[in-house]
Amino acid sequence: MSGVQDPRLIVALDFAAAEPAEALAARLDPAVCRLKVGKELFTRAGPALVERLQGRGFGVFLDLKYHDIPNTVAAACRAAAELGVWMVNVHALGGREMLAAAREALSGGDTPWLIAVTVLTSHDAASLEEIGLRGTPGEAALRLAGLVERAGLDGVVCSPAEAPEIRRQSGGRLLRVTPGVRPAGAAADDQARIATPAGAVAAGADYLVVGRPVTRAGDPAAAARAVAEEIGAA
Ligand SMILES: O=C(O)c1cc(=O)[nH]c(=O)n1[C@@H]1O[C@H](COP(=O)(O)O)[C@@H](O)[C@H]1O
Repeated sequence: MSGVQDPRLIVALDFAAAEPAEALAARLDPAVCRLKVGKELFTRAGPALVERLQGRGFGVFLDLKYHDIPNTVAAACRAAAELGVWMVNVHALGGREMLAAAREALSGGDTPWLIAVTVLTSHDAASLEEIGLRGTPGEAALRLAGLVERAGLDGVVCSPAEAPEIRRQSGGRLLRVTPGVRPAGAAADDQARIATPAGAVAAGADYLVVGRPVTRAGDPAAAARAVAEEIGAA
């Protein structure tokens, strides 16, 4: 799955406006990475920015983590597909019926990859207990991955620590997309469950989401290349 046709690095464009996001995109190479547009940037810059990034040749992961009643999520998924994005996500905590509605909305034809967030990489055991989710983050992620698989989605967002068990449980059928990736020596920031790029690949990640280690680097293009090379060599 690696190589020019299918870059496995997804750079998270967590910016407050279109201009810095596009300035960064201009320095990056669509053969090296895809781009993730999340809540902050999409709320400020909207579909027009997504279209411009796609116009530069980038595959776009629209990371809006839809989590609502099934009808609303299905409609949002259809809107994302109309934008022509490469990948879109929902939140597995939305439950079986919501996941099934999202799947039905994105079935057949040239639809985006549909994946679901299991347990956010910022959670640890204490914060899960606080919200009343049973088990450790790993157990909860595995349970939710089972729900996602039964609903027929294409993959999950999970921490690298959970990727091997999810791969085993799904017999490799679910794509594993892992944030919480930090090159050796980089700050963890607010991520609680992290791995290096090579560590994430070794754990069975198919695609790696990397934000601040690239976007805040002095030379983002070089930082992206270094991560891509580490993925390729892993
Ligand atoms: O869905 C995501 O992409 C996501 C899920 C998750 O559990 N944890 C997580 O960090 N993310 C996203 O991955 C990116 C990580 O960014 P950095 O921590 O800067 O590398 C952010 O854009 C998050 O919104």
